[in-house]
Amino acid sequence: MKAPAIELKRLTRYFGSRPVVRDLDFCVPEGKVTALLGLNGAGKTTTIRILMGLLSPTRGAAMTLGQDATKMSTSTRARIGYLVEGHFLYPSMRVRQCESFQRVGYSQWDDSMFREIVDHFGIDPDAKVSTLSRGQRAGVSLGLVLAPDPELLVLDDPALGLDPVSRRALNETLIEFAGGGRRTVLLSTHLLDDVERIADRVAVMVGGRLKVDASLESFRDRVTFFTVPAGATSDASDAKPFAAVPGLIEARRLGGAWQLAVADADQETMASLSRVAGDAVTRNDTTFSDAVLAYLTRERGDGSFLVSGRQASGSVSTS
Ligand SMILES: Nc1ncnc2c1ncn2[C@@H]1O[C@H](COP(=O)(O)OP(=O)(O)OP(=O)(O)O)[C@@H](O)[C@H]1O
Repeated sequence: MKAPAIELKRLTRYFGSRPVVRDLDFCVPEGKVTALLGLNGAGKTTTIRILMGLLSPTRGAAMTLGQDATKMSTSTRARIGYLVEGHFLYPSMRVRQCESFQRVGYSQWDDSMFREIVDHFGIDPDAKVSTLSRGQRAGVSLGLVLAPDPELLVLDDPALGLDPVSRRALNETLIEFAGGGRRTVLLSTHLLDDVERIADRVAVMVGGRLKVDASLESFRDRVTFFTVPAGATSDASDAKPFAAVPGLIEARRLGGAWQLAVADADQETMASLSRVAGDAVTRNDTTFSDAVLAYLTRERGDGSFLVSGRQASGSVSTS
C-alpha cells in the first residue's frame, strides 16, 4: 500500500491555554483531492500551517511526504506547492518577471504550464502585478505554485474573495493540472459547490477535532432530505414530533413545509415519519452542499454522526 502524502498522528495545538487542534488522526491519500471543511475557527489553517512546518504542534506529529514537518528539508519543501489566499507578489514586477524570479529556487520548471495557466486567467505576461485584478493575481500565484510540478498541493482558501469567473478559472486549472490522480491536493475552502466539482474526499473539522473523513459520495449518500407539509402533522408549528425520527439531523420550517435532514435513513426512519405525518412525506434529492450544510448546522452543537455511527435523535431547530 502507498504511504499517505500527509499523515497526522494525534496532532494537537494549543494557543495559550486554548486547544485549537485536538488529537487529529488523519491521512491525506496520495493522488486524491481532499477537501478540508469546517466553520470559521475550526482549526483548518492551524492544521495546514503545522503540516507545512510553519508552526510546531503542542503534541502529536504531522508527517508530510514521509518527513516530520518540524524538520522538513528544503528538497521536500520543493516537492510541495503551497498557496494561501492573498499570496504575496511584488506589485512592481511584470508577470513574466515573477516567473523568472520564482523559478530560480526550483530544479524543474514547466514554463508552458505557467503560460497556459496565466493565459487561462486572461493575463498579459507583460502586465505589472499592480494592474492585475484579485482573480488575476490568484491566477499568477497558482501558475507559480504549479509550474515546479509539485507532487503535493496545499491550498488554504485560495478562492476567498474571488468573483465567479475567477473562481471558475481556478477550479478549471485545478481540475486540468491537479485532478484525475495527477497529484495529491489538500484544499481548505468554504465553497461547497467547488468541493463537489473538484474533490474526491472530504474531511470536516469541528472545534479542532476531525469529525468526518469520507469519500464525497459516501458522505452525501448518508444524508437524506425529506419534505413534510406543515399541515400534515398534529401541530403545524411544532417540530417536536420529528425528534423521535431515528437519525434526525435537523428539522427546519421553510414556508409551508418542514425540511428534514436524516442520517442513514432506513425502513425504521420511514415508519417513524409515517407515524408523524402519514403518507405526506416526500424524499428529495440530496446534493453534497445540502448534506454538508445540514451536518455543520447540527455540529454547531457537538455530534458525530458519521464517525461514531448513527446519532441520537434530537437537535431540532425551527428557524
Ligand atoms: N497565532 C494565534 N494565536 C492565538 N490564536 C490563534 C492563532 N492562530 C489562530 N488562532 C485561533 O485558533 C482558532 C482556529 O483558527 P484557524 O485559523 O486555524 O481556523 P480556520 O478553520 O482556518 O478558520 P477560517 O475558516 O476562518 O479560516 C481561531 O479561534 C483563531 O482565532
